[in-house]
Amino acid sequence: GLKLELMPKHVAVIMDGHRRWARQKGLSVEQGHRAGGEKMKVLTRLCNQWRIKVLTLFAFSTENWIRPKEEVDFLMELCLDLASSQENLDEWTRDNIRFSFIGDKSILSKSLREALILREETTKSNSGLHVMVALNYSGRQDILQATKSIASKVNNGHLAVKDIDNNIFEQELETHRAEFPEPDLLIRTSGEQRISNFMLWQLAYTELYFAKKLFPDMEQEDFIDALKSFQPRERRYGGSQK
Ligand SMILES: CC(C)CCOP(=O)(O)OP(=O)(O)O
Ligand SMILES: [Mg+2]
Repeated sequence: GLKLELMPKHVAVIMDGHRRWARQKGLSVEQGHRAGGEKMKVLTRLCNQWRIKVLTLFAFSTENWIRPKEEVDFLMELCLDLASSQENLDEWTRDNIRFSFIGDKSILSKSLREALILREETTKSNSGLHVMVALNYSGRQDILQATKSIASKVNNGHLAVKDIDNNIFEQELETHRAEFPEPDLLIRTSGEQRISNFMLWQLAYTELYFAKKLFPDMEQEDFIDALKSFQPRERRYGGSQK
Protein backbone atom coordinates (compact mmCIF):
# COMPACT_ATOMS: atom_id res chain seq x y z
CA GLY A 1 0.00 0.00 0.00
CA LEU A 2 0.88 3.68 0.00
CA LYS A 3 3.21 5.02 2.69
CA LEU A 4 2.18 8.46 3.98
CA GLU A 5 5.82 9.35 4.71
CA LEU A 6 6.72 8.73 1.03
CA MET A 7 3.95 10.90 -0.37
CA PRO A 8 5.17 13.47 -2.93
CA LYS A 9 4.94 17.06 -1.61
CA HIS A 10 4.02 18.42 -5.07
CA VAL A 11 2.15 16.53 -7.81
CA ALA A 12 1.70 18.08 -11.27
CA VAL A 13 -0.83 16.68 -13.74
CA ILE A 14 -1.12 17.23 -17.50
CA MET A 15 -4.81 16.38 -17.91
CA ASP A 16 -4.92 15.07 -21.48
CA GLY A 17 -7.36 13.06 -23.59
CA HIS A 18 -10.67 14.90 -23.16
CA ARG A 19 -11.56 15.05 -26.89
CA ARG A 20 -10.59 11.41 -27.55
CA TRP A 21 -12.70 10.41 -24.56
CA ALA A 22 -15.69 12.30 -25.94
CA ARG A 23 -15.19 10.83 -29.43
CA GLN A 24 -15.00 7.28 -28.04
CA LYS A 25 -18.30 7.82 -26.23
CA GLY A 26 -20.02 9.62 -29.11
CA LEU A 27 -20.23 12.77 -26.96
CA SER A 28 -19.42 16.41 -27.79
CA VAL A 29 -15.99 17.95 -27.15
CA GLU A 30 -17.67 20.20 -24.57
CA GLN A 31 -18.92 17.13 -22.69
CA GLY A 32 -15.34 15.80 -22.78
CA HIS A 33 -13.98 18.96 -21.17
CA ARG A 34 -16.83 19.00 -18.64
CA ALA A 35 -15.96 15.40 -17.69
CA GLY A 36 -12.35 16.48 -17.30
CA GLY A 37 -13.41 19.32 -15.01
CA GLU A 38 -15.39 16.92 -12.80
CA LYS A 39 -12.41 14.54 -12.62
CA MET A 40 -10.21 17.49 -11.63
CA LYS A 41 -12.42 17.98 -8.55
CA VAL A 42 -12.13 14.24 -7.67
CA LEU A 43 -8.34 14.45 -7.96
CA THR A 44 -8.27 17.59 -5.78
CA ARG A 45 -10.22 15.80 -3.00
CA LEU A 46 -7.91 12.75 -3.21
CA CYS A 47 -4.73 14.84 -3.01
CA ASN A 48 -6.14 16.72 -0.02
CA GLN A 49 -6.90 13.40 1.73
CA TRP A 50 -3.38 12.17 0.97
CA ARG A 51 -1.97 15.32 2.60
CA ILE A 52 -0.20 16.27 -0.64
CA LYS A 53 0.88 19.92 -0.28
CA VAL A 54 0.75 21.22 -3.87
CA LEU A 55 -1.22 20.00 -6.89
CA THR A 56 -0.53 21.77 -10.18
CA LEU A 57 -3.02 21.14 -12.99
CA PHE A 58 -2.20 22.03 -16.59
CA ALA A 59 -5.64 23.24 -17.70
CA PHE A 60 -4.86 25.41 -20.75
CA SER A 61 -1.57 26.08 -22.51
CA THR A 62 -0.59 29.05 -24.67
CA GLU A 63 -0.70 26.60 -27.61
CA ASN A 64 -4.37 25.75 -26.95
CA TRP A 65 -5.52 29.13 -28.39
CA ILE A 66 -5.22 27.72 -31.93
CA ARG A 67 -8.22 25.45 -31.29
CA PRO A 68 -11.69 26.26 -32.74
CA LYS A 69 -13.09 29.45 -31.19
CA GLU A 70 -16.16 27.70 -29.77
CA GLU A 71 -13.97 25.16 -27.97
CA VAL A 72 -11.71 27.87 -26.49
CA ASP A 73 -14.74 29.94 -25.45
CA PHE A 74 -16.28 26.88 -23.79
CA LEU A 75 -13.06 26.09 -21.88
CA MET A 76 -12.89 29.69 -20.64
CA GLU A 77 -16.57 29.47 -19.58
CA LEU A 78 -15.78 26.24 -17.71
CA CYS A 79 -12.91 27.95 -15.88
CA LEU A 80 -15.17 30.92 -15.03
CA ASP A 81 -17.90 28.58 -13.70
CA LEU A 82 -15.37 26.74 -11.53
CA ALA A 83 -13.60 29.90 -10.30
CA SER A 84 -16.85 31.67 -9.41
CA SER A 85 -18.89 28.74 -8.06
CA GLN A 86 -20.03 29.46 -4.49
CA GLU A 87 -20.64 25.74 -3.89
CA ASN A 88 -17.05 25.03 -4.88
CA LEU A 89 -15.74 27.87 -2.68
CA ASP A 90 -17.73 26.51 0.26
CA GLU A 91 -16.28 23.02 -0.27
CA TRP A 92 -12.71 24.31 -0.63
CA THR A 93 -13.09 26.56 2.41
CA ARG A 94 -14.39 23.63 4.47
CA ASP A 95 -11.53 21.45 3.19
CA ASN A 96 -9.01 24.27 3.74
CA ILE A 97 -7.89 24.16 0.10
CA ARG A 98 -5.95 27.11 -1.34
CA PHE A 99 -6.35 28.11 -4.98
CA SER A 100 -3.91 30.07 -7.11
CA PHE A 101 -3.24 30.16 -10.79
CA ILE A 102 -0.17 30.52 -12.97
CA GLY A 103 -0.09 31.76 -16.55
CA ASP A 104 -0.57 35.00 -18.47
CA LYS A 105 -3.89 36.43 -17.28
CA SER A 106 -3.58 39.65 -19.28
CA ILE A 107 -5.37 38.24 -22.34
CA LEU A 108 -8.12 36.43 -20.40
CA SER A 109 -11.56 38.06 -20.22
CA LYS A 110 -11.98 40.68 -17.47
CA SER A 111 -14.65 38.57 -15.77
CA LEU A 112 -12.46 35.46 -15.73
CA ARG A 113 -9.40 37.40 -14.59
CA GLU A 114 -11.35 38.99 -11.72
CA ALA A 115 -12.95 35.67 -10.70
CA LEU A 116 -9.54 33.98 -10.57
CA ILE A 117 -7.97 36.81 -8.56
CA LEU A 118 -10.93 36.84 -6.15
CA ARG A 119 -10.70 33.06 -5.68
CA GLU A 120 -6.95 33.42 -4.96
CA GLU A 121 -7.70 36.15 -2.43
CA THR A 122 -10.50 34.30 -0.63
CA THR A 123 -8.47 31.09 -0.27
CA LYS A 124 -4.92 32.41 0.21
CA SER A 125 -4.80 31.79 3.95
CA ASN A 126 -5.99 28.17 3.66
CA SER A 127 -3.18 25.88 4.82
CA GLY A 128 -4.35 22.58 3.32
CA LEU A 129 -3.76 21.45 -0.26
CA HIS A 130 -2.61 24.27 -2.56
CA VAL A 131 -4.15 23.80 -6.01
CA MET A 132 -2.26 25.73 -8.69
CA VAL A 133 -4.11 25.78 -12.02
CA ALA A 134 -1.94 26.55 -15.06
CA LEU A 135 -4.13 28.64 -17.34
CA ASN A 136 -2.65 30.14 -20.52
CA TYR A 137 0.68 28.99 -19.07
CA SER A 138 3.94 28.44 -20.96
CA GLY A 139 7.14 27.16 -19.34
CA ARG A 140 9.26 29.19 -21.74
CA GLN A 141 7.22 32.38 -21.11
CA ASP A 142 7.65 31.78 -17.37
CA ILE A 143 11.45 31.63 -17.79
CA LEU A 144 11.44 34.68 -20.11
CA GLN A 145 9.37 36.87 -17.75
CA ALA A 146 11.65 35.86 -14.85
CA THR A 147 14.71 36.74 -16.95
CA LYS A 148 13.28 40.17 -17.84
CA SER A 149 12.46 40.90 -14.21
CA ILE A 150 16.00 40.01 -13.15
CA ALA A 151 17.56 42.00 -16.00
CA SER A 152 15.59 45.09 -14.99
CA LYS A 153 16.71 44.67 -11.36
CA VAL A 154 20.33 44.52 -12.57
CA ASN A 155 19.70 47.58 -14.80
CA ASN A 156 18.40 49.71 -11.96
CA GLY A 157 21.15 48.52 -9.59
CA HIS A 158 18.92 46.42 -7.29
CA LEU A 159 20.78 43.23 -8.19
CA ALA A 160 24.39 42.35 -9.00
CA VAL A 161 24.95 39.78 -11.77
CA LYS A 162 27.25 37.76 -9.50
CA ASP A 163 24.37 37.33 -7.01
CA ILE A 164 22.02 35.72 -9.54
CA ASP A 165 21.59 32.08 -8.44
CA ASN A 166 18.88 29.39 -8.51
CA ASN A 167 17.15 30.89 -5.49
CA ILE A 168 17.03 34.41 -6.98
CA PHE A 169 15.69 33.00 -10.25
CA GLU A 170 13.04 30.82 -8.60
CA GLN A 171 11.67 33.83 -6.69
CA GLU A 172 10.80 35.36 -10.07
CA LEU A 173 9.00 32.32 -11.51
CA GLU A 174 5.21 32.19 -11.43
CA THR A 175 5.37 29.24 -9.03
CA HIS A 176 7.18 31.27 -6.33
CA ARG A 177 4.08 31.48 -4.12
CA ALA A 178 3.94 27.68 -3.66
CA GLU A 179 5.57 26.30 -0.51
CA PHE A 180 7.01 23.48 -2.67
CA PRO A 181 7.29 24.95 -6.20
CA GLU A 182 9.05 21.96 -7.81
CA PRO A 183 6.91 18.93 -8.66
CA ASP A 184 8.14 15.62 -7.21
CA LEU A 185 5.86 13.68 -9.55
CA LEU A 186 4.44 14.64 -12.95
CA ILE A 187 1.53 12.55 -14.25
CA ARG A 188 0.50 12.83 -17.89
CA THR A 189 -2.57 10.93 -19.08
CA SER A 190 -3.77 9.63 -22.48
CA GLY A 191 -0.55 7.90 -23.50
CA GLU A 192 1.23 11.05 -24.68
CA GLN A 193 4.81 11.22 -23.40
CA ARG A 194 5.92 14.85 -23.65
CA ILE A 195 6.24 17.92 -21.44
CA SER A 196 4.37 20.30 -23.84
CA ASN A 197 6.04 23.48 -22.57
CA PHE A 198 4.80 22.94 -19.02
CA MET A 199 6.94 24.09 -16.03
CA LEU A 200 10.36 23.66 -17.68
CA TRP A 201 12.60 25.08 -14.91
CA GLN A 202 10.59 23.48 -12.11
CA LEU A 203 10.53 19.98 -13.65
CA ALA A 204 14.36 19.63 -13.64
CA TYR A 205 14.36 16.62 -11.23
CA THR A 206 10.72 15.59 -11.34
CA GLU A 207 9.81 11.89 -11.58
CA LEU A 208 7.71 11.32 -14.70
CA TYR A 209 4.71 8.96 -14.88
CA PHE A 210 2.72 8.36 -18.06
CA ALA A 211 -0.75 6.83 -17.80
CA LYS A 212 -2.44 5.31 -20.84
CA LYS A 213 -5.95 6.17 -19.64
CA LEU A 214 -7.64 9.32 -20.91
CA PHE A 215 -7.99 11.87 -18.10
CA PRO A 216 -11.79 11.59 -17.80
CA ASP A 217 -11.36 7.79 -17.31
CA MET A 218 -8.83 8.15 -14.46
CA GLU A 219 -10.15 6.73 -11.20
CA GLN A 220 -8.78 6.71 -7.64
CA GLU A 221 -6.87 3.46 -8.25
CA ASP A 222 -5.17 4.95 -11.32
CA PHE A 223 -3.84 7.86 -9.26
CA ILE A 224 -2.83 5.35 -6.57
CA ASP A 225 -0.92 3.40 -9.26
CA ALA A 226 1.02 6.59 -10.10
CA LEU A 227 1.87 7.12 -6.42
CA LYS A 228 2.86 3.43 -6.05
CA SER A 229 5.22 3.87 -9.01
CA PHE A 230 6.68 7.02 -7.44
CA GLN A 231 7.18 5.90 -3.84
CA PRO A 232 9.94 3.27 -4.33
CA ARG A 233 11.91 5.46 -6.74
CA GLU A 234 15.27 6.71 -5.41
CA ARG A 235 15.58 10.46 -6.05
CA ARG A 236 19.26 10.95 -7.03
CA TYR A 237 19.03 14.53 -8.36
CA GLY A 238 21.95 13.63 -10.63
CA GLY A 239 24.08 13.26 -7.50
CA SER A 240 25.10 9.72 -6.46
CA GLN A 241 28.13 8.05 -8.13
CA LYS A 242 26.55 4.62 -8.79
C1 LIG B 1 -7.29 21.80 -22.55
C2 LIG B 1 -6.78 20.46 -22.09
C3 LIG B 1 -6.70 20.33 -20.59
C4 LIG B 1 -7.66 19.36 -22.63
C5 LIG B 1 -6.92 18.04 -22.67
O1 LIG B 1 -7.56 17.16 -23.56
P1 LIG B 1 -7.48 17.45 -25.10
O2 LIG B 1 -8.45 18.52 -25.44
O3 LIG B 1 -6.05 17.72 -25.52
O4 LIG B 1 -8.01 16.09 -25.74
P2 LIG B 1 -7.24 15.19 -26.79
O5 LIG B 1 -5.81 15.07 -26.33
O6 LIG B 1 -7.98 13.86 -26.74
O7 LIG B 1 -7.34 15.88 -28.12
MG1 LIG C 1 -4.49 16.62 -25.94
